[in-house]
Amino acid sequence: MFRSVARSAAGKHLLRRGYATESVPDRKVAVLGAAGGIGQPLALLMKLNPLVSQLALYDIANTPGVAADVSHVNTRSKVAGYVGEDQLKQALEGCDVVIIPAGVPRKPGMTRDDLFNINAGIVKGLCAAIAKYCPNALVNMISNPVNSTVPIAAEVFKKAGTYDEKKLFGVTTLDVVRAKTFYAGKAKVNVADVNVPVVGGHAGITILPLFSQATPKANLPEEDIKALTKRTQDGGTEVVEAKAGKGSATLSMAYAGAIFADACLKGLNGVPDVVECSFVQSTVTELPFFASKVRLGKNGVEEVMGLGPLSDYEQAGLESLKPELKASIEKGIKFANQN
Ligand SMILES: NC(=O)c1ccc[n+]([C@@H]2O[C@H](COP(=O)([O-])OP(=O)(O)OC[C@H]3O[C@@H](n4cnc5c(N)ncnc54)[C@H](O)[C@@H]3O)[C@@H](O)[C@H]2O)c1
Ligand SMILES: O=C(O)C[C@H](O)C(=O)O
Repeated sequence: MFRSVARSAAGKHLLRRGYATESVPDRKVAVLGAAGGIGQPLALLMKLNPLVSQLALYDIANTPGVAADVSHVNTRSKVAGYVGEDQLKQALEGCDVVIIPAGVPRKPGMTRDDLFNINAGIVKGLCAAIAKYCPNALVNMISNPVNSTVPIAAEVFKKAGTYDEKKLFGVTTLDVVRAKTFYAGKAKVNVADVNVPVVGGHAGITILPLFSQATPKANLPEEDIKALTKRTQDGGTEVVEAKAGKGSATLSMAYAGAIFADACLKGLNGVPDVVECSFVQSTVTELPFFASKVRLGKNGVEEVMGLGPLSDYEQAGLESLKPELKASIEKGIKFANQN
């Protein structure tokens, strides 16, 4: 629903930020897992986004406090906290974007797949509610293992008759954030100018940064490219080990999640040329889901973009990641259809 905000205080704020011309649509965003390590900073960052008019913060505990806290930030959106399954309906109704960081994080020595037995059930339950209460929302899946939780979500939506492949996104933006940071440090270029696509999935060797396509060009030696690739693939583990049992990436993930949600909102609002990497249903490879650049628009995915030219090293990485990614996708599909 459009309403002119240009003349209101909010509109003046938006105009100053270059977001609004005449009017911006009302947009409701929900964060499911909003009281968590990612959820709380993500809630704050979404509160700061002037494209958001309503912010629903949902969790199974502690959300009233988080919502009260975030609601005092002097920006456009109206914040409401919801706690427990019987409030999911209110949290989800009318949502344009639903961000899901609900679920447990890794501890040292664990793989993301080790989270499957707990998080698969959480994701399945939340997606059933999304299908019921906001079937047309864009879903931003953060919960691990993303390589399996996105296929689970797809199967849940298919069973409900609401699946739209253009509206389901695995959030792999943190891999892109890491690739940019690591590349800029090695290449000694301004990190704000760096672009690096990261394709495949979101676990270990399924994470494939395409440094041959990085800009600004730096002509790094092969050993640097290999080291940057491995560091990007191990970025999550680097944080898990540094946190020594206190969890995994939360602050950088909240930042990455807010970037991707903002891209979804801009796409919905018709902003042109919004392109981000995301794990989506895809025909880029023979696998049913794959992360690559996608162009976002008024109905979610407008175009799933190809991989572009790959170096021999990247081509080899692509082939070596496929068996693991295929197995993770199939594990999610099997779970969704067995339980
Ligand atoms: N995609 C990525 O790049 C990426 C990056 C970092 C973390 N993660 C994943 O994000 C997830 C959350 O990580 P975290 O550090 O915020 O964990 P956390 O334990 O700090 O927070 C998780 C939150 O989920 C809530 N929750 C549990 N069950 C729920 C349910 N049924 N409905 C709603 N909320 C529920 C918990 O109450 C908690 O507040 C983990 O699975 C982690 O692996 C993904
Ligand atoms: O590594 C993790 O378990 C969390 C997340 O997937 C990350 O990449 O930081």
